[in-house]
Amino acid sequence: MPQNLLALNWKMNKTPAEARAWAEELREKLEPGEAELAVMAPSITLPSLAAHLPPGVALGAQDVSKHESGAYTGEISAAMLVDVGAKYVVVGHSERREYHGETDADVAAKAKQAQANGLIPIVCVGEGLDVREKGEQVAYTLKQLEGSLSGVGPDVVVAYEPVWAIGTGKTATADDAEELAAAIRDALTERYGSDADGIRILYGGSVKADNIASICGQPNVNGALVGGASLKVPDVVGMNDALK
Ligand SMILES: O=C[C@H](O)COP(=O)(O)O
Repeated sequence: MPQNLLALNWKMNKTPAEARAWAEELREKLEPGEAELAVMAPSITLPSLAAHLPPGVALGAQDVSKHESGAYTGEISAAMLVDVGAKYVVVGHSERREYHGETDADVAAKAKQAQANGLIPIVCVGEGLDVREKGEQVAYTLKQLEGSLSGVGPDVVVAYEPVWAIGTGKTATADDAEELAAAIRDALTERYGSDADGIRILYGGSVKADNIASICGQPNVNGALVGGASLKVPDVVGMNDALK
């Protein structure tokens, strides 16, 4: 069973100074847990975090360019992220898909670019409310996964995030999370063979200290991608402790 990954996605929150203060507070309050902890922070905060995070807490970004380098104004390359110490990068978050028109092909290109530079992509998939209400969540999510992993190797994390549960306070039940995680595991096994056993499948959507243990206790769920509850250190400490 892979080690749980507690991936904290700050989204567009915290200046570099605020990021440093958060890292220093985490250093004071975090006690060793059993999950791997990683912070997916705005790229501009990464150098400050790299200098101040507690030892063992990994660094990640929230997006990466699908291009290697060159005339792509505003883009940040995988090599740049590696240079400031990132280990992970989120690709295909539903907010990127919805507000920036990212397609499965874009997501796969970003994941490949990440892997080519030694970053581990956290590939996000998940259905909207309309799909869930029709009971088509498994077929929809697996199709999205297939496109998003096209040409991508097994050194990857998959995050299942039902869009209707993101930032809404509506958490999928542990059974809902497991239904999709098990289907994703089967699809990964079909794609990668036994390498799929070590791939972490995260659940994301209104995760907090009081529900993380039951969700991550499911057989195919190996951690969480957390938005709102990642912003305050006591909430992070609570989630980390709940996974002990
Ligand atoms: O990346 C994180 C997810 O979008 C979940 O966000 P949330 O924990 O605020 O619902």
